[in-house]
Amino acid sequence: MAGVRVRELRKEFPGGDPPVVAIEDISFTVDGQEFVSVVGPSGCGKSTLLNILSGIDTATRGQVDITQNGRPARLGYVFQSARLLPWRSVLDNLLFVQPARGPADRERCRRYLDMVRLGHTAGQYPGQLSGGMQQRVGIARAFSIEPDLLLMDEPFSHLDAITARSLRRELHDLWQETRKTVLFVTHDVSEAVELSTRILMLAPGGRLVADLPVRLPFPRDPAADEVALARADLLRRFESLDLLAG
Ligand SMILES: Nc1ncnc2c1ncn2[C@@H]1O[C@H](COP(=O)(O)OP(=O)(O)OP(=O)(O)O)[C@@H](O)[C@H]1O
Repeated sequence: MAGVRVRELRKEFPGGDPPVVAIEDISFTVDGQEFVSVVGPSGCGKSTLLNILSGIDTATRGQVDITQNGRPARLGYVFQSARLLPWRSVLDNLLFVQPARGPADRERCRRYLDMVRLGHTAGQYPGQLSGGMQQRVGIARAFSIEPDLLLMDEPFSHLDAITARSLRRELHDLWQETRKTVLFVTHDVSEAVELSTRILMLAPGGRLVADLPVRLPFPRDPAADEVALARADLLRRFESLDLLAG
């Protein structure tokens, strides 16, 4: 379980006059086995926030600490597309990201492929798999390094609704089983309500405008009344942000 501490984080992109403020002085803390979704309208800084947390980008100012029992945490990352190496087999794509590649690593990679129901594709190449299957390989790859914190940036946004739904269930099961800390960026309010223990809402200009616990039992049926109510409440807030965006 990782601890994430973000203090007065700010990100400006220079070049414009004035510069674009992508993240405006936001602070939050995530502890333990939380599944935290970051939602907000397009351009409100969700990906920028994740890029700073993952170290892909640097902040203009502020502080980020991601630790695991006092040491730097190990991070896993899932992108909008799987970004697999096409010349390596499915199993080799997982093995490739392991610090060591011994028999125990091979065994663990196979186990995570099985968990996303793709054990039978171990020897195939990414080009032989559908987009949804490739994304499942990407998710298995991220879990296979057994990260303390998993950063996910709209991992299902390029998939059809049916595939996305079944992958959400798989992700939820994996999270319940492994109890990793997850930070999950999405613009899909239903997805956030279905998966999260907590929702951070960003507004245009990169402001953190709400930090909402979701206290509904799992599994959450999207059609259940209480889930629909939570979704409607979030959607109302979300729409008011869209209006602010003009
Ligand atoms: N490299 C960059 N240079 C200049 N501006 C940038 C850069 N990257 C992002 N921005 C700007 O920062 C703001 C936040 O962008 P970001 O991609 O983080 O938003 P987002 O919430 O992830 O959007 P979406 O949901 O559409 O993916 C936007 O105004 C964007 O134009």
